[in-house]
Amino acid sequence: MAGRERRRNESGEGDGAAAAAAAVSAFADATPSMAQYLEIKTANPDSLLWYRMGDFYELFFEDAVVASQALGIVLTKRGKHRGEDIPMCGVPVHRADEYLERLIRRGYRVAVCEQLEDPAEARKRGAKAVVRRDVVRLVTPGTLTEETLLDARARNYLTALFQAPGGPEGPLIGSTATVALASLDISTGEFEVGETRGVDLPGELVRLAPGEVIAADSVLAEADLTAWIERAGGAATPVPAASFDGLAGERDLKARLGVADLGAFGVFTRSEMAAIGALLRYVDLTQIGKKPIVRPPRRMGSGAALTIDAATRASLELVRSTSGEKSGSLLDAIDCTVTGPGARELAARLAAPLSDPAGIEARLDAVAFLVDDEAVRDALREALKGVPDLARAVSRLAFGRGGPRDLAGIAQGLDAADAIGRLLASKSQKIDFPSELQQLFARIEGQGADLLALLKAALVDDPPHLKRDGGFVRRGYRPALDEALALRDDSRRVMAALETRYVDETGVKTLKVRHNNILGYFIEVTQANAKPMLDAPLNETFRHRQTMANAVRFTTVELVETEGRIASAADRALALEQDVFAELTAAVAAAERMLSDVAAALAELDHTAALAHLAHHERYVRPVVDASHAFEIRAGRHPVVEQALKRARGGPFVANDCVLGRTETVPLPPGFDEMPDARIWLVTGPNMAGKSTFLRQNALIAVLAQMGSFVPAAEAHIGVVDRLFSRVGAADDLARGRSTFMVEMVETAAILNQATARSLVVLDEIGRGTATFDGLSIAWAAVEYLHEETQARVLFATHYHELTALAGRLASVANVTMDVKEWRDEIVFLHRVKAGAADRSYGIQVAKLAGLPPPVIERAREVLALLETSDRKRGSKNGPLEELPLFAAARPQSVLQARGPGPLETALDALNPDELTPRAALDALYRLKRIRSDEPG
Ligand SMILES: Nc1ncnc2c1ncn2[C@@H]1O[C@H](COP(=O)(O)OP(=O)(O)OP(=O)(O)O)[C@@H](O)[C@H]1O
Repeated sequence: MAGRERRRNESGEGDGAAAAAAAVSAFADATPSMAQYLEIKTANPDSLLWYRMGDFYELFFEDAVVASQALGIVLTKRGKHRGEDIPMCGVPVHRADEYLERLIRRGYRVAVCEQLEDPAEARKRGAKAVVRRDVVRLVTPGTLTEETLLDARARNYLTALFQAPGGPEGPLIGSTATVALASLDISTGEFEVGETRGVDLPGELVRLAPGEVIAADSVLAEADLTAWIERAGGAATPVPAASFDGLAGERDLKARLGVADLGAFGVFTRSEMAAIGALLRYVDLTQIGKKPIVRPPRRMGSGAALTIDAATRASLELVRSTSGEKSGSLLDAIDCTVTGPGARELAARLAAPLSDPAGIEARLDAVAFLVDDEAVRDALREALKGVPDLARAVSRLAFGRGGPRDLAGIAQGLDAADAIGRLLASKSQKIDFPSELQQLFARIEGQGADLLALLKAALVDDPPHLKRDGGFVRRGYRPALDEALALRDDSRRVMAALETRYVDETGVKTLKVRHNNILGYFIEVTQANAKPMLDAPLNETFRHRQTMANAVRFTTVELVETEGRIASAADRALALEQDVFAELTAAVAAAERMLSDVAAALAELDHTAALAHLAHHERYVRPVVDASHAFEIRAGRHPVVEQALKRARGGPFVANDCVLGRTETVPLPPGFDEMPDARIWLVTGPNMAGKSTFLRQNALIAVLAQMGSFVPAAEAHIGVVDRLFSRVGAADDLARGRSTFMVEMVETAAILNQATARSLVVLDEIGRGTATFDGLSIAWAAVEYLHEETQARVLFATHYHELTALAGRLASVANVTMDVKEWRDEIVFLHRVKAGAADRSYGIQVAKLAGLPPPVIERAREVLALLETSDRKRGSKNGPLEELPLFAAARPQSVLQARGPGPLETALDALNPDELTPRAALDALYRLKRIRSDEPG
């Protein structure tokens, strides 16, 4: 989340607290309503206080100044405090969500203060009594529930981060210290808990993408940590260290889940319990008494999933592209889900691919079944289309923020679940469903039939959003309500009859019975017709109420009585509707666990059917994922680039093989070239030839396979990957004070220290950010280390053609290159990977393609020719790297030589020290000094 503008402290320290303290001293001379405002503001120093006054939320003092700037609304004044104008701005209640969203996105917290009684109630206590008000909720980025404030297709986690005391000293990020993370999406009840190490924390944060992270002040003091939280898209909120209380966490969690023992949900460490404690406490604090739905927590963290660090996630553009958008990411390319919850499920699984082959196989079985059975797949997707977000509707109702439409949404969701259950039941006699699908069906089949019947009977077909005005209960559901409504409508008919009678009695044809909010019902005639009604005998019946410019208004005893009957019938009907709403909400609350489970199962079905749909339409195949060390992709494609080419109607995507480990049992499929089989492939080739695309597509195929998806290839066999690393020649990270080279080295170090023989490492032009020889030597040593020590599977793209010599020296290193064709001094990219090393870099041809001016291209050709000649002349006297200069890299000394000998060199060459007298030697020395001082620059 960009531009986080404030950090706030629940413990009440900082600017807010100081302002509030000043405000306290102001209580003494404040008016009663001002004193109420100041008291509430003092209790909420770090939030913008939205103070309900009638149809507006008003903001005062500094809050008004801040909000008016942030929202672009007018700043006005209202009254004075201590002789100074009070700044004020207001947000209309009916547009509250829209303004809330804008403030939350900019990193503010909002305390919503409501009127807790009717102003009429207050007046009973005396003319000057102030309406009772209090804060009913703190709105923070991690505790949102409203549809308008949430992205339907993304989770919104509140994450509590706890670092146990007594771990290693020093910064947390990058360390081996253990951190516990507890994450809850209060809009759905999704809950996950786990531990990770400081070194894996950035990757976990990016995976979780929390809306807000709470941690102790001392933990958030680490700038690197807050930077990572921000990069992951979250707001960092400090909370008191004391709220990380493991015992309280255990007690709270048991209470929320309604169990006496947590054993059924796994074993939680003390640190995890402490994180859970702080999390639940913060939810309490912000929701003020309202309890969220909490699903049984899932244990996540190191070991359960393929570990992908933050840099790799960014470099592979898994859920967001480099520009921060969803578009252009892998998620965008593969997301064919038809519901919001399905999309959230897909994003969560993509962010955390599995690492155990059995789990992956089970998921693949389910997808494969739906790939094969097009009829079931399409029927399933059709039934899911338009199913509302069950989980979020249940959660809103639990928080008392739901409306009739949420109830109807639950009915619609249960209806869809029932339809799907029946659809599959009709098939199940004939078909053996894979176990994962069977389990999903079992979770939805026949669930909630009673609740569904109740909701259908009670609700009208298209109920309104808000419960406030009624109109959502079906006629016939509650006889007492029907009676009240009949009475109300009947009285309206009586009112219409009254009007006709009064027209007859007065002879005024234009007489009307009207209604407004101030007068209620009244009789209206024009000025011209008013006279007889003001005189006897009509004035006996018609009592004057108001004279307007053109009209005169009257009332009658009968009118007042009828109005009373209408109002009380309407009030009674409304009260009865609210009762029905409360009953239905209670029925939903009683079925909460079942509904959450049905919602989760529907989301998983949507996700599975979407992957099958994708596989079918994009020609993906089922990968083999096992415990071997194989990595054999035949005719692999890049899922995102392929779609982009299709959209742009560009040429076809050229499929390529990648073999970093073959299993001898599988013969090479017919029609495929024999590619080198080596753990490390060094990929050379000109710029723009497709190296990066090739590297990334193989990493993406591994991610897709391990999340349980089919993959864009003709065949794929992957020995399960434990850690995935992908680095692209890094950009500067100036914001964090690191040069390109430093970033690269830190990241390379991370890979060399963490990769194992099960890992997949993709390195794209590492070492470019420094002097040629330094970079080359580091790249050389890194490849040797990966080969000898780590033994990971590696794709290494490089412009250091000297590195290709490693293929001859190390047993499991092979060279491949991107095929290009030269045609009339132009270069044609074939995008095909073939065995061997590049012989030329074609940089100048690529520069020409890019539109460099012709004189620059010409001059570059001359310089290149000189460089190449001089490099050949230099021979091989500089050790192993120089022995195999496949391509001359730009070296400063070569450039000097390329210019040809200058006057100084010529004069020096002409000297033969053995033939010089001391006097002649001294003269020669003076001459050389003179030539040197005549030289330009
Ligand atoms: N296999 C392919 N089939 C078709 N087009 C491709 C293929 N691979 C790459 N391309 C096209 O070529 C463009 C350049 O590819 P890529 O960025 O992978 O090249 P590169 O060799 O890594 O270049 P550089 O060294 O400059 O980063 C891509 O944007 C894509 O449009």
